[in-house]
Amino acid sequence: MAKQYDVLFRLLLLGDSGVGKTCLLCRFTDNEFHPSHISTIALPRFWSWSLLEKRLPVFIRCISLLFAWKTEGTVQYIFLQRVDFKMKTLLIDGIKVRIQIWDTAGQERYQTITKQYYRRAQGIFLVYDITSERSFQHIMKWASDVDEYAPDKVQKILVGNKSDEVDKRQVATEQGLKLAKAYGMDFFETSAFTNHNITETFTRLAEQVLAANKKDLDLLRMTMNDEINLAALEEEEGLCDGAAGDQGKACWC
Ligand SMILES: Nc1nc2c(ncn2[C@@H]2O[C@H](COP(=O)(O)OP(=O)(O)OP(=O)(O)O)[C@@H](O)[C@H]2O)c(=O)[nH]1
Repeated sequence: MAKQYDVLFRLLLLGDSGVGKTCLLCRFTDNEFHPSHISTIALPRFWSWSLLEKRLPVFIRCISLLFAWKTEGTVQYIFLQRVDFKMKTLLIDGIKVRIQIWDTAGQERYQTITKQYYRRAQGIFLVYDITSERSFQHIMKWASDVDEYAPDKVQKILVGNKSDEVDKRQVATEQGLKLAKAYGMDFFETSAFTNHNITETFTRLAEQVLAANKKDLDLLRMTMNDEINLAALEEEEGLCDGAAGDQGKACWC
């Protein structure tokens, strides 16, 4: 049977609440756009919504009720916004690169939990909203957190989302370019709404991660063991590859 992929990389979406991280992810993997903003909730890294739901159905309901109460939301609110990660396979230089893209919660109150995800990331999207000067200012804070908690070799890319909102723009393209240059990052303005630059942005970061890990490629290449481990993980999390083998695994948008 042909191998489904050669290497697996973990990418992370970071940025303030509401900049469009979940929408970028859903657009890239499912070509969908969700107009309403339902904030992502973070769970500690060793948990997984799907695992909890499958293995501990009563427990997950209790947790959900607790979260609903804590966030002054409703039970439905909790059940709608669980996002863990989505997967997609790209072909780069003849190499099948499987990327596992983790969504994170932008809200301040989840930052302790979110930081638990940095350590295992090989690539990070630092996302701001071009209609929010504040979200742009906060990129410096996100970048310094990445420097502190992510591996030294982690690749970063700056993303100015909502480029379709021309009339509400607060951050000029030149400001984004300047900041990206200062941090030595590539820069893209995107729109999850119009699908502008989405594939380009995700592919670019995957290419950078691949280039940074070229030396270790043989180690990273999927071995028989990795195949078994991944299959076990996916089975554990109740995930199913689907016919194309390309779609999201543990994402409910
Ligand atoms: N016009 C426009 N709206 C967008 C775009 N991307 C996201 N939005 C809207 O922005 C809001 C927030 O999007 P989300 O993807 O939920 O934001 P998030 O960064 O995941 O937010 P948290 O989960 O709270 O961290 C939603 O109302 C989206 O519909 C875009 O490219 N253009």
